[in-house]
Amino acid sequence: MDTDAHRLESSLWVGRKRYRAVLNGWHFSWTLLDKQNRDRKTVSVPVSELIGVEEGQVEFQPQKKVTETDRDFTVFSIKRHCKGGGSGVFWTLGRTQFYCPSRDLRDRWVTQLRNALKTHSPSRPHRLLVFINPFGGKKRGRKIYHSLVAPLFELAGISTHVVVTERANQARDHILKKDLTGFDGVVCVGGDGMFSELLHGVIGRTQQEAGLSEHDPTVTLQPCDLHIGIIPAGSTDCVCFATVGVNDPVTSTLHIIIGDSQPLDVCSVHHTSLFVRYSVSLVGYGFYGDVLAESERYRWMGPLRYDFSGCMVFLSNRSYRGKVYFLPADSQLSSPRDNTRCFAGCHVCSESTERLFPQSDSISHTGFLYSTQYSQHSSPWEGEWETVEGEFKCISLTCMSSCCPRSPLGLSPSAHLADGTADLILVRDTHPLGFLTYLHRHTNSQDQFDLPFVEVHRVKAVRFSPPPGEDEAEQLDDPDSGGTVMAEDDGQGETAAGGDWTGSAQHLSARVQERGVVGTKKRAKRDFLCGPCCRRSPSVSVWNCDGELLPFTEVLCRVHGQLVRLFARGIEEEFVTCNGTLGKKNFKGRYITHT
Ligand SMILES: Nc1ncnc2c1ncn2[C@@H]1O[C@H](COP(=O)(O)OP(=O)(O)OP(=O)(O)O)[C@@H](O)[C@H]1O
Repeated sequence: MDTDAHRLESSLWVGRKRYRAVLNGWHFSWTLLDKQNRDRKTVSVPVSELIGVEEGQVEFQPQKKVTETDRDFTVFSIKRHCKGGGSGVFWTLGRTQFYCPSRDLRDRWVTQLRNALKTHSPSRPHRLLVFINPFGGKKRGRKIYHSLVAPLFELAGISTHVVVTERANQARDHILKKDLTGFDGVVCVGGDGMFSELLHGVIGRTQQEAGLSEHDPTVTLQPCDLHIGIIPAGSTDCVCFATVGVNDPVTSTLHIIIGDSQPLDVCSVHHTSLFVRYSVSLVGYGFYGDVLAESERYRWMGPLRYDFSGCMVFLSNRSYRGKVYFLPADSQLSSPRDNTRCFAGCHVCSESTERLFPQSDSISHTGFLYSTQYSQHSSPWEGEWETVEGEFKCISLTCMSSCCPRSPLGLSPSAHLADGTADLILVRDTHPLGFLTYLHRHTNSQDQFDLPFVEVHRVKAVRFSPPPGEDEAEQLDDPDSGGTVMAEDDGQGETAAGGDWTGSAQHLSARVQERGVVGTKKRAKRDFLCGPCCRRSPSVSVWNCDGELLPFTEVLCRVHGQLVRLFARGIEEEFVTCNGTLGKKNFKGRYITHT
């Protein structure tokens, strides 16, 4: 036997087989020995992927059962599986029970392994604030949390404060107003709507504490220390899928337990001098806005409403005039057509961390690296704005690939999670078959940007203006518009792209609180489509911002690099399954395994 502060080595038994076990600080491994003491198969687990170490013989499933013994200890760790179809890497809880020749040795192993966990995995959360939406998705949030998630938190020694929400925006308001001392992160059990509540709460609170105005798009917002965890339990769980690779509550829980930290770019959407919303996945005008507006009429259909509305909107064959201004990102660093993918450990994103936060110890993964010396006053509008004018089927801005089970490569397959940019996709008016080809290519590996009516740009900011005379104010007077409540132009901020957008934020803030909600609901009711043959085509569409309708047509969007951090690590490109096979993502976004 060999021990020092970082290392422990001895013989151990798993069942009736003898192993040479070694803990060398970063890894715990055990190698099967044959009768001649020759090494056979080795299992190696990074200390960072250990979930817990317990004395005795401990069963976890179907429920926790402890048999106290002097010489046994049980190690729980992460195991990877690739389920049928190869659509993602699922994490489950692995369990190995070791037998030691003496109690003294057993105690040493338990102590050393627990010390190694503390030393080499310091960013694990100790206390979490959990919000459960009992009505999200199939209304299984509470059950998912209590049966799958809470027992794992308990095993890992994480304490929680659980809030089952009773109304929309309760989670956001709680984060904005209540004392959060002692919490290392906030977790939602729900869908993208719940995630959005946490996003707004965490960003809003951080800016309040830093004394920054969210309304001024020129202000560089303060990155948030508090991590966000997502336990997927909604009808749309796109953010979880695009940052973890699967929608699986156990996989997400294990990412939270080991304190994974994935920075995420966030887009702030403004209307004149007014902050409207944050988005991480889609700010879409035209087709995607119309589908959302239409789907509100069919809520009773459940998730099916999106498919139904998609067909209706497609058949209505709409396109919208407008002017798009955008600030291109540095094309030397990356491009939306460079065929790269943002996987766990992405070098484009980690180089961006150094560029975005030059004063920080950038490679630290503790997540607490930004708190100090972050300049709020560097100019966000460096570079030349470009303009595209025309008639568009859809305009989409996405900070991430926005991949999902139906579209394994996503809206923009080469987009990065944390490089401080977003991809702007402009689909010009075309015949319905052309547009159908564009939509269909999202579901296979064909390049959706390789079409003559599609262009894509990597950008730092975007501004959209509807044609003159087609703004919201006019719609108020238009009896055919369905009475959509829109904002009056207060005359501020309407300058050239990249001009002065600061102004009467406080005054407008109250207005958006009121109009944001009212406007959204009224717009949803608006007679947007009346079947494939419409009474009258509206001249403006509506913006879909991560599944919420915006009450304004004229918007300015700015990307804030790595503004928040999730308990995630990005999609794993390569992995070793629990039975030793190597899995790798192929060009179609599916996993294939080799022995
Ligand atoms: N107790 C509650 N009652 C009503 N609404 C709630 C409650 N808790 C949260 N919400 C709201 O419900 C919305 C949808 O929740 P969530 O995203 O969890 O489920 P979902 O099934 O994916 O929903 P959707 O597909 O409509 O986005 C969120 O925007 C959230 O603000």
